[in-house]
Amino acid sequence: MATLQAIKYNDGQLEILDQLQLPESCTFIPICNVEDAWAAIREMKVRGAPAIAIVGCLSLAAELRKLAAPETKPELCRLVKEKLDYLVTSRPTAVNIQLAAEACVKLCTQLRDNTSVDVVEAKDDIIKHLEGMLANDIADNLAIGEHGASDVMKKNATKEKLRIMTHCNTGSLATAGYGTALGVIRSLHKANKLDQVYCTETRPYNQGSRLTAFELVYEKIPATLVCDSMAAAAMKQFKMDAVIVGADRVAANGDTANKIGTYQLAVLAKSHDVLFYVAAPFSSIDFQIANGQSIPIEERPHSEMTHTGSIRTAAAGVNCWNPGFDVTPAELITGGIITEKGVFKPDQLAPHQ
Ligand SMILES: CSC[C@@H](O)[C@@H](O)C(=O)COP(=O)(O)O
Repeated sequence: MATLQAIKYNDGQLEILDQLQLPESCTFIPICNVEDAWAAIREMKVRGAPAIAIVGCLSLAAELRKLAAPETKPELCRLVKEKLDYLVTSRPTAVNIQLAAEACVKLCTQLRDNTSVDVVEAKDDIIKHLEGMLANDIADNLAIGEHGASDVMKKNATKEKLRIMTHCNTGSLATAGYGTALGVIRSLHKANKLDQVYCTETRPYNQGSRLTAFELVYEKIPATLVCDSMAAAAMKQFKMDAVIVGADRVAANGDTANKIGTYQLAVLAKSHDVLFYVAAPFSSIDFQIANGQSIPIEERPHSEMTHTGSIRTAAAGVNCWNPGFDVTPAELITGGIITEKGVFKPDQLAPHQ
């Protein structure tokens, strides 16, 4: 499975593909510590909920490898927690980094309380745990791809080939590899069931035209780019079989925060009788939040709307509103939520956590 690779990690050396430079150039930059990771995440050199968590955690692993073990286990725990708390502040909406930090702090506490483990062994175990995220994410995405593709095929059993619409970027560049929603599309393509994927430009930051389109061309997956404002016309004209998107945070009831513009696609899918799916690992599901109203929505700089690169394209002086994400109500997720454990109706997630 050779897909694009956005995160390279070898023996404590972490490098990420600088996504701000795509599609013009493929440049890898080193991430040496959590400060580098925080800045790269905030500036969106790496983006996408799973990739944000993985780069954050690997930056801590890289830093811990270089560090002599503190004198005591409580000191080690304090240090790790402090660095994770800092990483979580990089971007507020994607929950994966928060859940990964909570799991790591839990492990630290267990190791601290285990009298048969000394501080050097505890440090090694924490590093091993953090480094394991890369392989785990790829395995989860392969499973999401398989579950999703077979569900979409089953629900469109009479169709020879399928037309799928997707939004933002959910592929290898947004994960450790293979992708979530784009992983499902990749699996449909492998099964020779994909007619065409329609990817939206994803204004204002253009993750669709810059990243998804780049990945689809790279992978030779048949694809057509549409502007966000063409979504309704495209659904009608091309008779879409499903819309499949990713998630930054799924609430316990299935309400899903994803890239701004996702909600309008769900509304359009409903009125065109098109199945609407969310594809996300369980590490994107926040069972502590009852519904989408409590999901924090990041506001991004206005320059992302008013400028294309360094060129101003909006009238100077105009007021702007630039939320990075919106929330799709669970009832609009008609196809289901595709996870590594299977495809579930939004209200059926909890028993599987
Ligand atoms: C598999 S990534 C899923 C989501 O994180 C993705 O759709 C998205 O909204 C990315 O937003 P971004 O602001 O580019 O980090």
